[in-house]
This record gives sequence, C-alpha cells and structure tokens, in this order.
Amino acid sequence: MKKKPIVIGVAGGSGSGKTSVTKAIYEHFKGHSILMLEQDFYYKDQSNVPFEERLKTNYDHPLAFDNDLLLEHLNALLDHKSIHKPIYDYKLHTRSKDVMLVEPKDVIILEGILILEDKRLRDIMDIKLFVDTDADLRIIRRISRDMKERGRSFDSIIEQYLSVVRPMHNQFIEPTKRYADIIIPEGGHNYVAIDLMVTKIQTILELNAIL
Ligand SMILES: Nc1ncnc2c1ncn2[C@@H]1O[C@H](COP(=O)(O)OP(=O)(O)O)[C@@H](O)[C@H]1O
Ligand SMILES: Nc1ccn([C@@H]2O[C@H](COP(=O)(O)O)[C@@H](O)[C@H]2O)c(=O)n1
Repeated sequence: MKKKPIVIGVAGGSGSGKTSVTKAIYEHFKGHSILMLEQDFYYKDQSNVPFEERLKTNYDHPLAFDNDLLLEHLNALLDHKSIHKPIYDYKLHTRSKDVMLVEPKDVIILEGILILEDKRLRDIMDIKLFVDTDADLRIIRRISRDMKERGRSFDSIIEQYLSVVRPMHNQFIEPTKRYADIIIPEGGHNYVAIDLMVTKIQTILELNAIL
C-alpha cells in the first residue's frame, strides 16, 4: 500500500521569506517526489468582478481565499490523485484561465500567509513552520518584489500596507505563530533552518521506504 504523503506547511507574513524557504527545500529534492502548493493560487476567483473593484479587495483576510478548493485538492493529492492547480495573476488580481496539472507526490509543501489559520489545513500538516521576520524587513522586501514582479507602484504598496496588510497581519497572521512546530527567523537565507528541514524530510522519506 502507498504511504500517505508528508505535508509541510510554511506560513508567515508577506515578505517574510516563505516562498524562498519553500523553494530552497523544493530545489534540494528536485527530481524526487516533491511538489509545492501555494495558498495564493487559491485566492477566490474574481474574473466576474470589475478590475476597479478587484483593486479594493482585502487580500489579507482569511475570507479572500478559497480554502474549500485548496482542501479538496490537498485531499485528492493525499489520495494519490492528480489535480488541476489554479494559476494566479497578481497584476490582474484574479485567477488565470489556465490551470496546471499536478501529479501526486510523496512530499507536499503548502505555503501561504494564512495556511495555519484554518484548522482543517493545520490538521493535515505533519510539520508546521512559521517564517518570522521583522515588519521593517518585510515591507522593504515587499516594496522591492511588488514593484519588480507584481506590477505595483511605490505609492500603492504603501497605501495597501498601511490600510490592510499591516492590520490583517497583526489580527490574523501573527497569532498563528502559536501553531508552529518550528519558527524560522528571517526566511530565505536561513541555511541552518533549511538544512535542518531537509534532513528531517530525508529521514521521514527513508523511514517510509523501509517501513
Ligand atoms: N533572508 C532574506 N534576506 C534578504 N532578502 C530575502 C530573504 N528572504 C527572502 N528575501 C527576498 O524578499 C522578497 C520576498 O521573499 P519571499 O520569499 O517571496 O517572501 P514571502 O513568500 O513570504 O512573501 C523576495 O524578493 C526574496 O528574494
Ligand atoms: N491580487 C493580490 C493578491 C495578493 N496580494 C498580496 O499578496 C500577499 C501574499 O503573498 P506573499 O507572497 O507576499 O505572501 C498578501 O499580503 C496580499 O496583500 C496582493 O497584493 N494582490
């Protein structure tokens, strides 16, 4: 009988370095049986909402996400079935028309600002990480990334940060730190924490292979 895949959750504030940590772990096992599932790709579809309205959506509130679909997909992968993962477009603020076929794998890394907020998701995770980075570093990283990669202006990033991102972080994201098994300071360049995670995953995979 096939072993249940290992699910690792990587949470943390926007700009904390979640994606960098996730990619570092993923790269280590690349070519092996591992996949990444980004909660951001499961923002609710807004293709029927006018663009001007999409600009006003609160993307840092738990209700912005379609966690039901995320859960459905996770359960399918745990059942060794493939899924059609949505693709998210940060410039258009909605899902793209395309989807991505994702085959089931032995290790699933689930990454997102609010993945530890939903008990249903927490209960599926074998290891829960929280990437913990000070707010000043997070906003500096976010400005740089959102201007380069997400088509945002400096003014729009600051306005969104002060009105939504910061208060939602304090209300919903920061409190989920208490659910984490491991807290990783500073994110993507914390090679000690990344190496520890890689070793842990390797051990679980080796045990699964012999048991
Ligand atoms: N430890 C770090 N030091 C400096 N920059 C970092 C570090 N970790 C991540 N970054 C950079 O900060 C930005 C946001 O990181 P990212 O991993 O996308 O964060 P998140 O997924 O939590 O929003 C990226 O441009 C990334 O290259
Ligand atoms: N249309 C959107 C959707 C999301 N965001 C912001 O993305 C952040 C989460 O992604 P990270 O990679 O930074 O974790 C979240 O804080 C949203 O504000 C957005 O700006 N526009």
